Amino acid sequence: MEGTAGVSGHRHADEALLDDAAQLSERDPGGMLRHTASAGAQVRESAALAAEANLSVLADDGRPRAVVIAGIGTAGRTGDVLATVAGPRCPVPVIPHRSAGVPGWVGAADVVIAVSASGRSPEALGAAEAAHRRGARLVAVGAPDSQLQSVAERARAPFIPVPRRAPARASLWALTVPVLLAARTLGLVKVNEADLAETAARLDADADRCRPTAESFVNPAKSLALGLSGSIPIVWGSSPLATVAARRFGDTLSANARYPVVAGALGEAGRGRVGLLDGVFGGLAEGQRDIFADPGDDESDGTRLRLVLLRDGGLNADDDTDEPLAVEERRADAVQTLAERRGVRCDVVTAEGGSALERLASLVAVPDFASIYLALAHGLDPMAVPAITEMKELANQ
Ligand SMILES: O=P(O)(O)OC[C@H]1O[C@](O)(CO)[C@@H](O)[C@@H]1O
Repeated sequence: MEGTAGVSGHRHADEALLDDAAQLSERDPGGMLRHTASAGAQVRESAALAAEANLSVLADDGRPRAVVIAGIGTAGRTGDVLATVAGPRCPVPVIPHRSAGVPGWVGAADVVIAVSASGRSPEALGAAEAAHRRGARLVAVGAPDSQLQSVAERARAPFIPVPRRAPARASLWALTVPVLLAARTLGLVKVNEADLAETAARLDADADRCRPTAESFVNPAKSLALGLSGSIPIVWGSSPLATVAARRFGDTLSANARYPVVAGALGEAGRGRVGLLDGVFGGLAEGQRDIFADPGDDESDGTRLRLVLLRDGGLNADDDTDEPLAVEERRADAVQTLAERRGVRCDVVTAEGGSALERLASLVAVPDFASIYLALAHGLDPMAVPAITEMKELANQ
């Protein structure tokens, strides 16, 4: 269907299409599935490129007062990843910053990590320039031969090139690893070579499970996408780490599949947003559902919520600075019970792996693929997002 503003696609998901590998590839001309499957390779390549950059100069002035990670969109998400991997015992504040420039207090005692896949977002460029002006230590991460690289060179700051092969949102791992390795040089995170290798292997294995030729009944991403089709997804993370993955799923569901989504921390949601489960798209809709209706019949088959719960079950059982694991687990059990009592369907993704980074990867990989399958099932090109381009043109950015 051709909609307004030249947007095309169809309102109801074509479920059969997901098991037609030829159609999937035809409808994904930019290769978003292929780029997403390169996540493990991105980890390995970025680790090698970071090793070639002269990051050790960062450590010359000792531990910084604070670290600011400046960037927007996916580049901005890398700051959230660093904050969660560094964890609550990180000796200095780790502050993701998403608007142009840097916070007013940033000065010579601080480190700014400017991140931009294209190497030209005004937010990252503004931050890199401001950091240089104020004498803060700077590291830049982004496309080679870009404006960001020029600013880094002018500031004599380390620059880690991230080859530009895909849109920023399909380059999360390529952008994240240099940020983590810069922070490791500063003594802020413990990410070792084995963690990186295991994370890359986990991403490879999940890409294999989610490959286009694996049919819906064995493919966790296709079944997640089918479960979400036609619903309003609510994505809650059981821990700070799982919340980063939940927000990431919010990003990809919106940009790739163009679904509205509520995403955030279950702890906070439990004190407010959990009320959604009682509302017109939750318990009220479920209570009035006509079980004999044709699933495609709009009148009786109104839009409903679908809960996606990302459960961490992390390693912090003995860590008294974190919220106790048992509290997070009880809360996750509770929201599943709440959803069940109201007839709201719930998908659960549970983290696996040893390190925080690997656990995060295990919560990001399947949802990343699901967002693309959902787009394809609606006949949407997951790569080209006309609204983003139009927004940039209209706002002259
Ligand atoms: O990483 P970049 O190139 O700075 O882009 C920032 C964000 O802007 C977008 O390109 C949209 O304009 C996103 O895809 C991206 O995450």
